[in-house]
Amino acid sequence: MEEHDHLAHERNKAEFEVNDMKIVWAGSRQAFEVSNRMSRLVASDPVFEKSNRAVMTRKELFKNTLRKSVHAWKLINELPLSDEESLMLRSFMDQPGFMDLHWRMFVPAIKGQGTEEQKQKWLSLANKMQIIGCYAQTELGHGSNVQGLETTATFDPQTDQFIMHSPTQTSSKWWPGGLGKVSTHAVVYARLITNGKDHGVHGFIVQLRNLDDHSPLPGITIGDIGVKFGNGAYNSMDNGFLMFDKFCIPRDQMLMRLAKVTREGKYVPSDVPRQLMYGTMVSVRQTIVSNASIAMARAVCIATRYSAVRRQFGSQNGGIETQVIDYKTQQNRLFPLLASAYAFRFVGEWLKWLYTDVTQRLEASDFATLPEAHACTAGLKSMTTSATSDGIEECRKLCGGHGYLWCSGLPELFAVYVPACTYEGDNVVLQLQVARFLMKIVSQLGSGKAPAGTTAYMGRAKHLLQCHSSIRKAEDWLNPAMVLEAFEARALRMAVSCANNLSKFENQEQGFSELLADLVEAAIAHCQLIVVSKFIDKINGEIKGKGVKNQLKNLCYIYALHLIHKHLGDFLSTNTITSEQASLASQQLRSLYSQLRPNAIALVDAFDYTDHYLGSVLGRYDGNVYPKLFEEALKDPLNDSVVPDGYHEYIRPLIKQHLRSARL
Ligand SMILES: Cc1cc2nc3c(=O)[nH]c(=O)nc-3n(C[C@H](O)[C@H](O)[C@H](O)COP(=O)(O)OP(=O)(O)OC[C@H]3O[C@@H](n4cnc5c(N)ncnc54)[C@H](O)[C@@H]3O)c2cc1C
Repeated sequence: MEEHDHLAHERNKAEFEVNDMKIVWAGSRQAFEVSNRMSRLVASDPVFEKSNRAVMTRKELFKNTLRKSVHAWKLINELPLSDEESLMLRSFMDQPGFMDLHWRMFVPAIKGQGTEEQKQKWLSLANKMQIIGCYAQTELGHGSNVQGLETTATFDPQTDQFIMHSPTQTSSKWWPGGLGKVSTHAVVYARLITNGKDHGVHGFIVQLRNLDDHSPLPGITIGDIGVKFGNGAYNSMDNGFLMFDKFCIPRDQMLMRLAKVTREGKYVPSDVPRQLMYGTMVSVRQTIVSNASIAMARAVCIATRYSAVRRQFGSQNGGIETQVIDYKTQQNRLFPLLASAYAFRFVGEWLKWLYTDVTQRLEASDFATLPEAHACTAGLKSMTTSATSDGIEECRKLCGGHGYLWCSGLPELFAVYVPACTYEGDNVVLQLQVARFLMKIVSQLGSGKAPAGTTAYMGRAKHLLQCHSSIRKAEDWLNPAMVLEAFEARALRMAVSCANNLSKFENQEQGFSELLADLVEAAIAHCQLIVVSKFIDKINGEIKGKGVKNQLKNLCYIYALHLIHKHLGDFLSTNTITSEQASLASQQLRSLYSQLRPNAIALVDAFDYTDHYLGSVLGRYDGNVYPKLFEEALKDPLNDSVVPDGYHEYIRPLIKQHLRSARL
């Protein structure tokens, strides 16, 4: 039967070349080709089928994840695939599992904190997956406060070993992915104690399980922490607990790049600065920002396609009803999220560049830009993951009742995505780090030390604290310099206001505690400025492809003007703009929505997601939603029989109870 594209009329409306936009989205033609090839490879392989996840038990889900992961590993080796291709393959597999932690945390921790000998020994095993590793930092009692960790690693000079111990219940490791049932090894963070002295938290490579029969080694208690949020979803991952009972490891299993312990038990910090750790964090958080754009794009793709298929009201004389995407309320909720997906994509691209730059500087022992790079990646991780979690939930609501169905793909996407607000640093805790950094920069203004990188705008404090926006008409909001200045002035004024309020306290720490909420808002304003400015840089650069630049400009202004609309209180209370200028921004925003409307479907097609990856009946490429919703419903095990299990036991006696009481 011929496949019918129910969205063809929408695709025909596009005013730009979608294939060119696909390349801009992917970052380069080569990146597009790899991503396109890997997504199709996964989609065409029956082992990677995922539509059955909702009805699996936890044990089935877990075993199925093992099967998929090992199959992926086999493909990677047999085809063989490059590192870039392998990464893509695992990402399109779309199933959280032990491999994520092995490759994203265990291997980088050894690379970043291990000595050359340690890297040689452990990475050669890890790279071949002869050992499987996880990252065991968080404990039952402490996550954010790493300095509060309680696990101890006490050096015993007699045996030349560290004794790993969990002195309290709250010192049990709790949460590490892959730990519960799979990992053979872990990088464990514990307080290092030598000669009775506590040297703070350090990393250790610890074998957890016997490599022959997978049983936990004596002295180790280990297991899974239980079912997590959502059906299926992140429950494919074996987040685990771990306790040590005086478990011994050789001295050379402490990660010794930053500090070492000698045979005699002497603690020797190395020449390598501790800030090097920041380099690894910048790398991990940069990946999280890229993943935010991917998840946001996925939700938006589903909601946009379905909004074009769905019709409600508006029928005149029996004519066709209105597509819900044509309601301004739908556009006002949906299009800023579409713009955010692109905004996060480009800021993620820039972060990749930043990471390369930081790495090169570190190699040349230049640590000057590290604090700024660290603060900006922490802030962007926080801002983009919070916005994406909220965005996915908004997309679910944008799909009405059907969005709540598991087969819409949105409940599972939300459940898998939302812990990104917590792992790799709680989002509020991270914004407080940014705020601390901003307060330091503000305190140095006028000292001759020019702020650099993403805080360079603060160097123009004199102008930004006094300037008045010169917006006179709605079209002025399409002027990048005017938009940027509004964001810079708002961010700076909020930071300076916090600093002024802080200075009223005799005790700075007490002041900081009092002002936490304002400080977080100032940090968010700074991060939004970074995203807006990187989007503006993007549209100011060379962009190839028919009509592509124009679409990106519209998206950029939608992103910026919607933020102004949403945070109007900030802009008005800091006197950055007037209420008339705010109203001109809303006017311009409405006009931009109308310009975006005919291009909406093509703009989400540019993400190049396969139906397999989207995993959504509502977001199907062909828009053939209704028959497929029925097909999905009929697959549910409850529909295996017309009369359900339990009828004779419960339903029949219930509805026949009057017969019994009549007989009494
Ligand atoms: C799905 C998932 C996977 C994970 N994987 C791993 C893993 O592989 N390895 C690992 O080691 N860990 C892992 N974790 C743990 C994770 O890193 C921690 O949960 C995270 O760092 C947050 O710490 P916490 O749980 O202690 O939160 P808490 O710090 O207890 O947060 C509770 C609340 O307190 C607030 N708060 C805390 N401190 C402050 C402060 N100073 N000022 C203001 N507010 C504050 C927070 O904002 C939050 O609202 C995982 C967690 C999840 C959910």
